[in-house]
Amino acid sequence: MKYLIFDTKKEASVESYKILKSLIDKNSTLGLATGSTPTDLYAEMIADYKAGNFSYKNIKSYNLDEYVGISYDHPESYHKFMDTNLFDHIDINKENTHVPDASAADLKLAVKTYQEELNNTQIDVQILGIGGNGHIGFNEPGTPFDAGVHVVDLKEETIKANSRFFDGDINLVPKQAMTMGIKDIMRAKHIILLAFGKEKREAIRSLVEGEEITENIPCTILKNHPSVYVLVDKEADFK
Ligand SMILES: N[C@@H]1[C@@H](O)[C@H](O)[C@@H](COP(=O)(O)O)O[C@@H]1O
Repeated sequence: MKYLIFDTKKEASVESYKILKSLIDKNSTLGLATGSTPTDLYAEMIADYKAGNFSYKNIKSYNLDEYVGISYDHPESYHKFMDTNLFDHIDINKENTHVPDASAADLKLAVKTYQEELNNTQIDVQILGIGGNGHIGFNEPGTPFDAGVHVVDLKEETIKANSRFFDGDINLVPKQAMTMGIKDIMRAKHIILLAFGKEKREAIRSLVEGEEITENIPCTILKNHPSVYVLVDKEADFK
């Protein structure tokens, strides 16, 4: 695991884009994340595309997760997030982008379909943020490491943490989500995990410094992955 510390989110994001670019080519498959963490990385991707240095024409993408129970037009849905923060600004073919279909009438079928799609692909680089409780994607503490795509009841602390996107009102935060499983994340060839702010410090400590690999802190499984880059700002650094 490579652990890199930067003064700011911006500097870490610039470096994360350099790493990403060194790991992919124009035909790669990306695993993408949402939340406040990857926004500056996406801004770097957009800027480099606009400068004519990279094309997404043949790139495929698979997103980690999506809320259950809000429409894809909702500004905080992960479908909308991806359009607003990345897809609408690059030349990716929307048909090559995949975000879990968590509003499907038949959610069971949607889970099965996404699992099949993931099983039939190889993600080259998976971008990850991290929850304060160590969740990756929406794999909350206690999720079995061998879980695949599933629907999850969000933990109280996650609903609280994510209420910042819903006018600070926990009643507006969806209570469930559909997420890739830990097993799916671990299949990626390379992983770039970003973490900013002191709320992430303990999770980063468990990942980088702690010895224990435990389902109670989902991110600790990444210790077993052969190619992980962890980039943090100084607030998320535990030293
Ligand atoms: N499901 C997402 C995760 O994929 C994300 O990594 C994490 C951190 O969010 P943020 O980047 O906004 O701090 O929590 C959310 O609940």
